Parts: sequence; C-alpha cells; structure tokens
Amino acid sequence: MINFNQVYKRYPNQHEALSGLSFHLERGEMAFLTGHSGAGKSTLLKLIALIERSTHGQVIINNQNLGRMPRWKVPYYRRMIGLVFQDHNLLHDRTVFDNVALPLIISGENHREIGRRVRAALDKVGLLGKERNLPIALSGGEQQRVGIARAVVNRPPILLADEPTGNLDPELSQEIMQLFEQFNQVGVTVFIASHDHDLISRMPYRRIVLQNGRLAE
Ligand SMILES: Nc1ncnc2c1ncn2[C@@H]1O[C@H](COP(=O)(O)OP(=O)(O)OP(=O)(O)O)[C@@H](O)[C@H]1O
Repeated sequence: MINFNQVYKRYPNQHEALSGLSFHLERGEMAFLTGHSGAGKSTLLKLIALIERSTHGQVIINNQNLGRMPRWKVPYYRRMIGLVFQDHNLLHDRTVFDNVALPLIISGENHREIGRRVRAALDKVGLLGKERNLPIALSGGEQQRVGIARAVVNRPPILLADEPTGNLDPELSQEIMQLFEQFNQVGVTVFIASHDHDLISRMPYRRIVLQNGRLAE
C-alpha cells in the first residue's frame, strides 16, 4: 500500500531530510514511525500526503507512482489520505459539525450526504452529542477526536497521524490509539508518527525507526 524505494528529500535550503529510504507497508497494516526530533518523520508523512515531493526515488501509494502524478490530480489523490495532526488544525469559529464537514464540502457532496457522513464519523469517535459545539468548548482529547472524525469522513483507505497524542495525558492518549486501532480493524492502513515510547511499546505493531533520514538498524 505504501512503498518507498530509495527515497531522498532535499529541501530548498539544501538540507537532506531523507536519504535513500526504502520500506513497505502492507494494505491494512498499522505501524508506528519513530525516531529523534528532526529524523524526518513529518517529512516522510508529507511525501505520502503529497504536501512535499521527493527529490529522488519512488514513492508508490496504492500502486500510484507519486513522482509521475500531475498537479491537477493531487486533490483527487488526497481524498485517499486522512491526515491527523498534533494540534488538530481545527477552525475555531466553526462548529464541530462544520469542521468535520469540510472535506465533504470541498469534494462537492450534497447536503444530505454531508449530514449523514458527518454524523457517522462523529458517532465513531464518540462525539455525536457535540456537533453544535465550537471546538473551544471541548477538552483537548475531544478536539483531537474531532480532528480524527474530519480525517476519516471521506472514508480514506490510508490514515496518517503526526504526533496525534503529543498534547494529551496518558489515559487520553491510550483512548486515541484505540480509536486508530478500530479504524485499522475495518481495513484502514494506519501509519502514526509518535515520540511516545511508553505508549507504543505496549502495542503490538511494527515500528519503523528513522535516524537522520535513514532507517535505523
Ligand atoms: N520546509 C523545510 N525546509 C527546510 N528544512 C526543513 C523543512 N522541513 C523540515 N526541515 C528539516 O528537515 C529535517 C527533518 O524534519 P522533520 O520535520 O521531517 O523531522 P521530524 O522527525 O518530524 O521531527 P520532530 O519530531 O521534531 O517533528 C529537520 O532537520 C528539519 O529542520
């Protein structure tokens, strides 16, 4: 599902964030991405989401070679990827419902379908009763759940998360990880960058460890 073959990423300032990286994630797999600060974790996720492009090498996602993908196809490609961030990136002047609806509005869904899918996503993350709230009225863990609902509302086959529990206490972090597991159990490929060694050492998933832009031994 996710295939990196000798991938290099050099930023315009000449910093090489990824150096000859090769790895493979199976369809339906759940895995963690770890490594020191600056190791290249966010860069790797950005290459999968086509927020950045590789300098050399092949990134192949669901049999599509991203290096060959023209710009006009990128928005359509991105519907396949759900993205969850540490700071949730919610719009604070919009309700929970509106935040989760955003990807569906962008992809031009009709009103009824939006209502149905948003409520289904909020139900999955346990926030159905809070759809009219503003994000500010929610706890940190609930805000992260809104971010997850927004990421899955398009039913993407791949879910990427960049430090999704970075701001949460251990109990809430565990709950968020359980949510990711539930999506994985219904077939979603889940890839989570995390520093939280305590949490991920208790979970039975593969770890891909980066060190200075390469796979650590
Ligand atoms: N847009 C950019 N321009 C130049 N250098 C960048 C850019 N983005 C990241 N870098 C550099 O690339 C390296 C890898 O960054 P990246 O954010 O991928 O690391 P990370 O493993 O996610 O780190 P952290 O755990 O601190 O978030 C770092 O040295 C960083 O400074």
